[in-house]
Amino acid sequence: MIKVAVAGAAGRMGATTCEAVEAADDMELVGRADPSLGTSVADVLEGTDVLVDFTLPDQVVANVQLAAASGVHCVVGATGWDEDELRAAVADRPGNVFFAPNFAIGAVLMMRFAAEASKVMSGAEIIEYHHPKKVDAPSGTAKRTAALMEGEVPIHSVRLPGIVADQDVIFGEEGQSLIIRHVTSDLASFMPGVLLAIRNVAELPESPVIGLEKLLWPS
Ligand SMILES: NC(=O)C1=CN([C@@H]2O[C@H](COP(=O)(O)OP(=O)(O)OC[C@H]3O[C@@H](n4cnc5c(N)ncnc54)[C@H](OP(=O)(O)O)[C@@H]3O)[C@@H](O)[C@H]2O)C=CC1
Ligand SMILES: O=C(O)C1=N[C@H](C(=O)O)C[C@H](O)C1
Repeated sequence: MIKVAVAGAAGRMGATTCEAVEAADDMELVGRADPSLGTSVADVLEGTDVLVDFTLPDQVVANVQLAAASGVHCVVGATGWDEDELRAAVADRPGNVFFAPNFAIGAVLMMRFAAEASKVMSGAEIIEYHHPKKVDAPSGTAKRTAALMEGEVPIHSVRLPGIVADQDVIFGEEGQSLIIRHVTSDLASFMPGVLLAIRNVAELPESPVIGLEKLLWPS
């Protein structure tokens, strides 16, 4: 059994992750860290194999640094933090770190198709749409998509009620457009990817590893 603790356990993604871990036959939920539960990450590390972090941008690096230094592997889903800062914080630590800006298979495919299209189409822009409670902009998914594509790709962020998490990658050529759209309607879409990461984080070839595609299609 993989012993899993969740940071941000009372939040939208953290609570959904707790349910998914409890329903998995090969996992045991051993800790929930969240200010509203009166528990911190430090409180849940003992006896934990994997910490899943769905907290907030300004909390991630400290949480992961503490866990990885204690030999606890980390699956990070929270976005909006500085990658160089995180790399420095977890270098040579006994715990591995895996981060995916988006755990939904459709989003991973959207990024892959956009990267491919950017090799042959000249202009592209990204529009990402999220719920108004999202604190970071642009989204982690949009930043990752742009990083995987060729050329400079402007990103536009929309925050409106009624939206979960959508993204359009729009390519323009003379007389034609190509729109690659991913639509999220339920947080359940992220859970197969989160569970895959929990099952694989202890065996990563290096740390940190970024992107669910590295687990789906290892090279
Ligand atoms: N990678 C992916 O596939 C996805 C990533 N995300 C990302 O996940 C993150 C969380 O999103 P969401 O669930 O909507 O946000 P929420 O605001 O609903 O949840 C965040 C939770 O973390 C808690 N928290 C804050 N600081 C700490 C800490 N130091 N230790 C433990 N818990 C803490 C918050 O408590 P309090 O409110 O009291 O501060 C809150 O309960 C965001 O960065 C979002 O972008 C979201 C969806 C998918
Ligand atoms: O905050 C969210 O909701 C989401 N955050 C991630 C991101 O920043 O890309 C993943 C998904 O878009 C949902």
